[in-house]
This record gives sequence, C-alpha cells and structure tokens, in this order.
Amino acid sequence: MMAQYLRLKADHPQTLLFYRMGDFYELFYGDAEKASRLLDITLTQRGQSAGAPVVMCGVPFHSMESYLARLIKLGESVAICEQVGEVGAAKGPVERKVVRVVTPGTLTDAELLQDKREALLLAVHAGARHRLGLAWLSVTGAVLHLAECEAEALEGWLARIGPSELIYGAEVTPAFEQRLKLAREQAGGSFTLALRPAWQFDAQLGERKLLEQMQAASLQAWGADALPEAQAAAGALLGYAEHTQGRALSHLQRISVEREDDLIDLPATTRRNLELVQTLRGEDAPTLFSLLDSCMSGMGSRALRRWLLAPRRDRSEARARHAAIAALQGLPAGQTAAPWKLLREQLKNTSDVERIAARIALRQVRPRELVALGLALEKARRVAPLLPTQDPLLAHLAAELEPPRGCAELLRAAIAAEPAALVRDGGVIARGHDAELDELRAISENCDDFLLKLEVQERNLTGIANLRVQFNRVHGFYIEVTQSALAKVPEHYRRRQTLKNAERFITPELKAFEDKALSAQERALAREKWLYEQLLDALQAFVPALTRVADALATLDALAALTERALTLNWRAPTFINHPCIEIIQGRHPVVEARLAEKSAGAFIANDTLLGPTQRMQMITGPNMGGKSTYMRQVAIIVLLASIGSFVPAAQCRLGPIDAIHTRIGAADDLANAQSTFMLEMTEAAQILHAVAAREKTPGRPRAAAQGMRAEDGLAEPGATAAAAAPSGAASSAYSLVLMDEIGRGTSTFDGLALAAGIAAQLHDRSRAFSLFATHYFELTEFPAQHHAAVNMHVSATESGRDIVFLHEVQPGPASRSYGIQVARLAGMPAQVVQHARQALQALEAQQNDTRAQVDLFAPPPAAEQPEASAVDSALAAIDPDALSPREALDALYALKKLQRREGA
Ligand SMILES: Nc1ncnc2c1ncn2[C@@H]1O[C@H](COP(=O)(O)OP(=O)(O)OP(=O)(O)O)[C@@H](O)[C@H]1O
Repeated sequence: MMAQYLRLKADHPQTLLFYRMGDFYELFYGDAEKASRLLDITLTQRGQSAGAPVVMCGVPFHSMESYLARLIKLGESVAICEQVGEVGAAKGPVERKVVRVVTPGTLTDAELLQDKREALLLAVHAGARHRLGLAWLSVTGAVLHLAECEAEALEGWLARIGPSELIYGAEVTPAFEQRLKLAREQAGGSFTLALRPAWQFDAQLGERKLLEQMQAASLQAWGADALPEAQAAAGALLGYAEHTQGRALSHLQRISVEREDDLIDLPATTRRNLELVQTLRGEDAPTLFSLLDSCMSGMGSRALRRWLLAPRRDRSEARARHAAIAALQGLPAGQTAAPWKLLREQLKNTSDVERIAARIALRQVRPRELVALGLALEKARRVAPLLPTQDPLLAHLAAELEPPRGCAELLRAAIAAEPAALVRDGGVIARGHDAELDELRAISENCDDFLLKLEVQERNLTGIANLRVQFNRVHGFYIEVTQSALAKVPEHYRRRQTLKNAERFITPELKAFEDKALSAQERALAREKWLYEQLLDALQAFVPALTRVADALATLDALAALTERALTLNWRAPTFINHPCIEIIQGRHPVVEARLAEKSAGAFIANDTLLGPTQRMQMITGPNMGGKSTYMRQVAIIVLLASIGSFVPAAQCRLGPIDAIHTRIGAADDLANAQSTFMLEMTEAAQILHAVAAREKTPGRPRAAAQGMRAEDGLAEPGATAAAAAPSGAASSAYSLVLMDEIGRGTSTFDGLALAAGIAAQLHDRSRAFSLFATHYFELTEFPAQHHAAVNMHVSATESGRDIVFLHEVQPGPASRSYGIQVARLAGMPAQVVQHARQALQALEAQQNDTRAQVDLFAPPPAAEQPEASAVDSALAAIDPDALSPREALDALYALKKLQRREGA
C-alpha cells in the first residue's frame, strides 16, 4: 500500500495528498506533519515502511470539506485520492486515483467559494522582447481572458485581475520570480504562486488547446490569433485547470481579449485610495462596492464587482446601462410597481446558475443544486416579461433569459422534489423517472405487502389454511407448512429447512423475489448513481445555454441593484460628451455621505466641479479636516461610477472621455518593502507623471470597433459586427484624471514645496491630465497666476471664537489661512502645546514677512551646464554585467530602451 501511496505522491509533490482509506482520508510523512500543524490534528505513527515508522494523520471523509476549506484559506493545495477499484477485486491494495486537486485558484465547491467573489487562476508567461502573456479564468465561469503587456505593467495587471493563484513557468529568471513574490507580498499574500513545467508555456501548444477548447479553426473571431505570449500562458492555464479538475472545462466557451487601452487605467494605488473594494485598513466595508452591492444573488454581486474594477474607455456599454436603469425606474402605465422592484422580488433567493452550470460540466453538481437550477429557470421565465423591452439592452437580456428547451422539464422529471444532499445517500431520482428503479424501490419498500399477497395466493393454490410466507436473516424467505399439512405441498416446493413441527420451503417465484429483495436496496442505490450519471450526460448539452441565462440573470441583478441605489441614494444619470470635460453639479462622496447619514452627523455638503481644456487644474487649499480629500475622491468616484454605467451622486454630470484615474494620496509607510513615506510618495508621483506623459504619446484607439466587440458585454464574439459597437470616437483626445493630495509633505518644507511646484508645473505643462492638487503650501496659490489652465479653489471654514467651523464648501480662490493650530486644539492637543504653537507661529510669520524674497517657484529650470545624469545613465551605472544571466542581460537591455523612450517623452 505504501508503494501505491508513494507512487501517487510522486505525481503531486507540492500538494497535500488526501489518501482515502475506508472512512478516512489519511496523510503521511511530511504531508501529515504539515497538516497536523495547520489543522491542529493528532499525529500518529503506525507500522514501518522501509525501516522507518510511518508518520500519519487523518480526517473523517464526511467532514473533509471543512478541513479542505481551512487548508485552502491558508494557501495550501490538496490532491484528493479516492478508492476507485472494488475492494478485494484484485490482489494488493484497492486501486486508487487522484480524482481532483483543489487549489486556491481552481475552487469549484460551493462551500469553499465566496459568494460575491470569483476565485481566479492566472497564468503569466515571460515571453520574448520583454513582453508578458497573461491568461486567466474562473473555473466556475465561462470566459477565458487573454492579455499581453510590457513586463513593467505586470503589477498593474495583477491588481486589476486580483487572482487567487498565479502559475508561472520554471524557466523564468530568478529576478522575475522575485518580482512575482514581491507582488504577492504587496497584495497582502492574497494569491498563491505555483511553478509549472516550462514546456507547458508554449505558444503552439496554447493555440492548439485554445482551438480545441473553442472548437474552432481559428482564433481570429475572438481577436486572439496574434497573441503568441498570451497563447503560451493559456496553454499552461488550461493544462493546469484540467489537471486540477481531472477533466476538460467544457463549459468554457468564450475568449475575451483584454487590452490595456480598452480599459480606464485604475492603478493599484487608485483602487486602494478610492477604497473601491477594500478600505484602507483592508476591510470589506465601508467601501464603494459595499455601498453599491445591493444585489440579490452572488452572480449579480460578482458581475457588479467586475464592472467596478474594469471600467471601459469605450462608453457604449455604460451608456446602454444608463438607459436600462432609466427604463427600469419608469412606472409603466397601469402598473403599481416599477420593473426594478418586481425584478428584484423575483431575483430574491435565485440560485447560482453560473456555478451550477460549471459544476454540471465538471460533473460535480449535487442533487439539490439541480432542484435549485430548475426553480431558477422557472424564475428566468417569469422575469423576462417584467422587462421594459423598449430598451435595447433589456430586450436583449429578456431574449437571453429564455431557458433551454426541455431542461427544466428534464430536471423536474428526473430529480426528486426534496432529494438527499448526496447521491450516495439515495432518494435522489424522482419516482416515475425510471421503471427499474421504481420497481427496486417498490420491492424494498413493499416487501410485507408482497409476502402477504403471496401467502394468500399460495393458501388458495394449495388449500393449506395455515401456510405462512416469512423471512429471517439467516434463511431468507420461506413458506412454512406444519407437519399436518405436508401432504398438500405441491411438487415445485423445494425444502429449505426442517423444524420440529414444520417444514420450510422455497419456490422459484419466492427465490426470484428473494434475490430481488435482498439486493434491491443496494441495486436501487447503484441504479440511482447510474441514472444520475445519465442525467449529467443529458445535461451537458444545456450547459452553454445555462451559462447564457446565468449571464443575463447576473447582469439584470446588477442593473436592478444600481437602479435601487440610484433611487434610494438620489443619484442621477450622467451624460457622456465627446470633448474633454468633467462637469459635476452638486457632487457628493457617496460613502462619506452614507456614513454621515448613518451616524446622523449632519448633511453632506454637495460641491461643483468644472474641468475642461481651458481649466485643467485645481489648486485646492484649506484647513485640515476641511474636506479636500473627500472632494477630490468624490470627483474620481463620480467619474468611475459613470464609466461603469451607474447613475452618479450628483445633480448633474457631463463627462468627456477619460482614460485613467491616478491618485497620490497620503499612505502609511510601506515597511514591508523598505520604503519610507517620502520615498513611497515620490515613487507614486513619479509613476503618475510617467504614466500621463506616456499616455500623451500613445492616445487610445477605438479598439472595440476594430475587433467587432459586442456592445452589450464587451466580449468579442464570432459573428458580431463592427457596427454593433459605438466607439467613443474621441478616444484619441481622452484625458486622465490625477488626484495629488498634499504632495511633498513627507520632507522638509523647502524640499517639499519645491518638489510640489515642479510636479504641478509638469502636470500642467507636459500632460493633458485633469489635475486636482490639494496642498498646504500657500506659496502654490500663486501657481494659477502663471499657468493659464490652473485655478485656485479652497474649502471654506470660519472661526467661531477660538474654534474653527468647517463648512466643507469648495469655492473659487485660495484659502486665507490654514487653521492648523485650531484643528490641533479640536483634536485635544494639551493647552500648553497649543499656546506654545501660537507664539511660535507668530514669530515665524513675522520673520518670513521680513525676509521674503521674490522666488519664482515655477520658473522652468535653466539649461544646466552640466546636465544631470539621466535615468538611463543611472540605470546603466547600476548594472554589473558579470552578475547577470544572459536572460537577465536581455531584460536589462529592454528596460534601458524603455527608459530611453520615456526620457525622450
Ligand atoms: N462635503 C462634505 N460635507 C460634509 N462633511 C464633509 C465633507 N467633506 C468632508 N467632510 C467631513 O470632513 C472630514 C474630513 O475630510 P477630509 O479628510 O476630506 O479633509 P481634508 O481637508 O482632506 O483634511 P487633511 O488636510 O487633514 O487631509 C470627513 O471625514 C467628513 O466627515
């Protein structure tokens, strides 16, 4: 047996092997030691193998799921090895096989998956010429995503995708591997890394696998044909997913090619600073997503989360959602409730059709899920007529809701209304579905009945009035006749047993019944298992249609949630226009507003924002706690909400094309990466300046049209026409939105001020970004006087006695003073400190007035006689050629070229 174990374990060296032995899954040796530590279960020793004691521990098979959940949460993977042969059928141990491998990125069990979040598996291929290929999927989803990017864009993609597990090839350089590990640390360890053999990352293999998966002759229809690096990643991805599931993912039917310039760029810092799905403290609420997500189903929540994290530059999809929300709000003539309300009532308690469809394809679906699926299909049928189909998106979704013909009927006919949880428990297949099963069940259930009937029949036939038909465990069924009536016993009775006063007989009819009855229960169970497998076979054909229904239900749920939010929170439809502008009238920060309402802490003060080509930058001053950060974030959130197709917390909003949202907002020290506050501040600011400068050089292009993208869901589908998409048409004049909050505060005043001035000038002069620049440096209020597209704004506050009252109104012009000392007093600073500070402030101000020289902070730097070392020079100086592998040398060369291009920007 140990030889069998070791053979199986050799195939899964990195994975804990759950080895089925009777009613337990056992773990041995290193696996046992690890599991006993992680699960806090007892380690034992039994027998010897190769002269050493066998260290082991085990978990009962019926509670395996809870142990599995704990291990997966800890980032472990588990291979589940079952007994597949018959016990005693052959010499040696019963045949065993690893039936599936459970890893953090390939979860399928309802108990292990989070309702509102996908578990995503991502494959990264480090390809030629410093390019990366990415491929990712959710094993319970129907879409495989592909992307290619420059090596340095990796972290951005990781933040965007948010994988649970990342696989990479064994051939990557140590430096690249280190980078992946660093990225994992930066993501708070939210994904695990798994190394895969290098040969699996092969473009040709990938292409072949993709073609097989899509059952197509070309990948052109999905725009996935000229992506060799992504195809290489896809090959490894599919291989790994199949390896974990023990079968192909037949439900995976679509490819979505993601391109950087299809999406509004939301770097990891922006997601964090805007608290989109996680608060700055790492909690799930209160965030923008927790506020938005009033979905009725996990499918809807997952769709909404996807929308929020991947807003598209092409605005046709968002526009269609705005129209659908408006249509769902409208009260049709003669109706008492608006469609969104009726829709949400129907969607309540809808089961997860998307995951159930995947589990059907993977043959892991449980009987109760099939009942739930049947009910969901009926719901889908009831939902369609509720939709106002004058709206094109809703009309499309209504059509998509049409359940596959015959599916619900088959489920109803085949599965009992209240089946057991597991097929192995029996009682799963409905009565009337299979005559043989019904008969088997009838036998075991109606045994007494049969015996009584037979007794009457035999009494009549033989004329023996006291003849009895009975059963005992030792002898089985028999007909008992007393000594006195033996003469009447017919020929065909065979003697079975002789007692003192009676003889017991068996007849061919009773023998046949005995055979049937004794094994009926066992056979009924086997028959049920077989019928269930047959049912799964029959359901395979419905999987694509079920996935389509799931998509439609998820989209409707998300749209209905956005409609509900818009009405409850008093949001309005934004308007998209083609020239660059952000015009917001009476905008609010939705999360801060909700928190104020919750605490009854007063009303949120709405503010306007007007940005356009002639007014691109706001220099925002005002006291601490005045509301600068809130104001800046609210602008970004409103832009983002509009871009995902939601209504927005504003009385009016007009938006031009936006291609990125960058934020630099005070963050805590990044000790994990040995970066000081100031270093981090400068790194983030530098990244933003490079990004907006690069954007300037490479304007977006209307890619959706170029690839025949389907307007409704952004997925390229074969046969979709280019005309179906409405490109923004103005993508090439898109602007980025940049939030800079108190840049330069992490160093000495002069350094900070000088840097802030330089950054503001760079943003204003060299990029076309809309910039909101909050600062405590009063000197910067002189910036707009010398920069035509900048204006001063301030958050208002007044003094009441020695206290300060925040008005939270954003008004034109610079702030008159900073009120730092008043805020400190409010914060409970000891009176002596406040007093001391007041005096010191007076002295400082007097001194400054005396010595104030006319320094032109914003003058462009003079042409340096001795130019400073360029970034390329510095990078070159840092390279030690002898310490590089050929591969690293090539990577370094590409990095230098890239830097050179940037410097030229
Ligand atoms: N428009 C508003 N209406 C009502 N309350 C607001 C508004 N803006 C901000 N606040 C309240 O003021 C608090 C402080 O706001 P915020 O952090 O934006 O100030 P700040 O000016 O950025 O401060 P600092 O300069 O210290 O970073 C918020 O937590 C919120 O409770």
